[in-house]
Amino acid sequence: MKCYPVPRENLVLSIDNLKDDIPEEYLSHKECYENVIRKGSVLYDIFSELSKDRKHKAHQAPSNAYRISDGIMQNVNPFLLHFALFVPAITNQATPEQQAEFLKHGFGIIGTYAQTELGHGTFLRGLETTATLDLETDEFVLNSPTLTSYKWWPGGLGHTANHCVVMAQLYVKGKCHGPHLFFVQIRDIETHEPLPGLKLGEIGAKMGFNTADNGFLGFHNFRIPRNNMLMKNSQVLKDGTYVESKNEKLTYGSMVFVRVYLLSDMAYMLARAATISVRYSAVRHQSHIKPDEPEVQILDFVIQQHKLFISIATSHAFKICGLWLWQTYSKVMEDIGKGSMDRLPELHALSCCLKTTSTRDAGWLIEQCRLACGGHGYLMSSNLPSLYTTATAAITYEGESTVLLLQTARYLIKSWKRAMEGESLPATVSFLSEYFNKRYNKWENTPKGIVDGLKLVVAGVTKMCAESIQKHVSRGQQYEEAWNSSSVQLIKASEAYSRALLCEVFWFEVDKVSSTLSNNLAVVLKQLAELYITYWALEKRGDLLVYTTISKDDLDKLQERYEELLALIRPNAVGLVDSFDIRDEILCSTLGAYDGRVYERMMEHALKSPLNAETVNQSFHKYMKPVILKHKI
Ligand SMILES: CCCCCCCC/C=C\CCCC(=O)SCCNC(=O)CCNC(=O)[C@H](O)C(C)(C)COP(=O)(O)OP(=O)(O)OC[C@H]1O[C@@H](n2cnc3c(N)ncnc32)[C@H](O)[C@@H]1OP(=O)(O)O
Ligand SMILES: Cc1cc2nc3c(=O)[nH]c(=O)nc-3n(C[C@H](O)[C@H](O)[C@H](O)COP(=O)(O)OP(=O)(O)OC[C@H]3O[C@@H](n4cnc5c(N)ncnc54)[C@H](O)[C@@H]3O)c2cc1C
Repeated sequence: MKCYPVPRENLVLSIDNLKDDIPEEYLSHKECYENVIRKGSVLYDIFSELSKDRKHKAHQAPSNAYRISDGIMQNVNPFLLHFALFVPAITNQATPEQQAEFLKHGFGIIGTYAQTELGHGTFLRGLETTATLDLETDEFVLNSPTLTSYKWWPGGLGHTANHCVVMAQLYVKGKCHGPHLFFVQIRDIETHEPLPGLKLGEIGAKMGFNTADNGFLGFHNFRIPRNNMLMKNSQVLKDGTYVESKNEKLTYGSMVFVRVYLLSDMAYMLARAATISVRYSAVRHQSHIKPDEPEVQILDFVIQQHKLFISIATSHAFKICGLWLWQTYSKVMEDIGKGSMDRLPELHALSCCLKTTSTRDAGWLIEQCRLACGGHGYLMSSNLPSLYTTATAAITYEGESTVLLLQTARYLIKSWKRAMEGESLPATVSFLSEYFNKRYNKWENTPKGIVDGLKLVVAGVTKMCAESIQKHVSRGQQYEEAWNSSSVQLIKASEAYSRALLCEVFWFEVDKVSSTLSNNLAVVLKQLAELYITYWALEKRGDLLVYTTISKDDLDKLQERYEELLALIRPNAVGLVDSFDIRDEILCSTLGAYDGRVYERMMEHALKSPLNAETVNQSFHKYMKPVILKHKI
């Protein structure tokens, strides 16, 4: 599979004016933005040069190219949405002719993806922005009829982008055809002034992502050519004829692309957090294990290994599953290109639950890495706080986690019903048929046995959900009400499904390639995969006891094996995070630098605080001194 060539790190890292004299945390909100635009423009220029010989190709395989900029800028790049959604939306949803037209300026325009509104983010069919066809002028008229219809959140929308892809309700001859995508210029290319009929701005400070330039946009009778509706899947002809899409959900395709991508993205975020916390844990000496011996590396505490090694394993799990999901995505896109939509529901279900689990896990695991570094993990200079706020945003954006898990649950329930009717199911849910036909094995304390057990949990919980819905319906609730009444269990079914998928794909992909690896590498990768699977078997022991034939004795043996794996991985822990090969300039962490000079780097960084420019701050004389002298006895 062709991966997008990562811009040569050395080239990017050799550029002097990408380095900051003053750490970003000491800049104002406005200075932060201006500084990140300065650096982002340099990178945008490099990226454009690197891509000059390449046409905008739809959907490049997950790479961490843009995360290089993330690291160098130590925050989110306001140009990110141009690459993450604006260009993919056009290449995924516009005709070839439209792509040539809209992207004719290449990197001469900066775009974003404007879908979410102040009043709606999840329920897309409730979006209020309208695009009404004017037959006489062959134009669409865009309007924001209410305050809640203002676009709100799109990255780069506030002050960076001059174009966007807008999701709006399509109206033709008085009839609403639902959400569709439109290519819209929003600022003058030369002056960057907002075009007449638009209200533009940024939405203010956030928990993180403070350089992403998330903005708002309101339309007032704003006109665009009819041809600016992205018309690959559905069309509006000059005479006002509306041609339906083969599947109206194809309009949501750009979101599926990013959800698929996020699995690999979270692998990289976790790799950074694991690198920082494991290296720091090898440098930090604190407390004794044997009273009569020197203070130990905190990495020698087994509980520290328990906190951190799961992050190393999870990063590999997400990387491997991310490539598997990308291959599935590419195959489904190829099928759609040939007119077959059969696997779209499966892709939607997989991308929803795996995006949710990977972003949630990245969040709590990065937090766990931070906490494992004690007070120094709380310093901005460790870079763990920024990694946390950047990663956890993904739990919400591109589809809020609860909502996406309920989408996967829809697919599980439908698959369960098909299993009951004896229909054959796709491989990713065929275990439901085996469970329904009582074709499953006795518990085995092996990675494959655990995977089979986790699948039994999915089947058992899915069956329980179907029965719960049926129970509520039989008591008089409508199906939708019964669905809502059963939603706690439905979320559990999707979470279990996602975990079983991650364990299965991780184990079998590693097992599949291990014969091609050197023995040492195969051994270590298998240890990581077994650690991951055993960790989650122990975490989900309650469900396994309910839905499988696992015994207390089996669990005791699993606990023992888990602790053996921690000990086996310990000698390779630093080597494993070094193999993520994340350079100091991208890691941006006083705790995680390759040379281990933690304390010297912490002090160097502290002295950069503007407060340390003088020994006595002016506020002493201005405010403190009068009060102290007044109350001095
Ligand atoms: C280079 C890459 C970089 C990666 C990193 C990028 C970082 C960038 C930083 C920030 C970017 C953030 C961008 C955004 O946040 S963009 C906005 C994201 N918003 C959302 O995700 C909205 C979530 N809501 C939805 O997707 C939908 O509203 C919905 C929840 C799915 C419900 O849709 P709808 O109400 O229309 O549909 P139903 O629930 O009634 O379901 C009807 C059937 O349709 C099927 N369906 C739904 N969606 C899809 C889909 N996407 N694909 C295929 N099929 C779909 C659904 O399963 C139902 O089928 P069924 O058979 O069950 O009837
Ligand atoms: C950092 C960041 C960057 C973003 N970038 C972009 C961007 O570039 N472009 C863009 O268009 N958008 C962007 N977004 C917006 C993002 O996509 C939305 O925030 C997200 O889709 C959730 O919508 P919402 O915020 O309106 O929450 P709502 O949809 O109002 O949901 C709020 C809560 O209600 C509950 N809920 C909602 N619906 C259901 C349901 N059906 N069942 C059960 N519970 C439910 C959930 O608990 C949910 O968390 C960004 C958001 C963030 C945080």
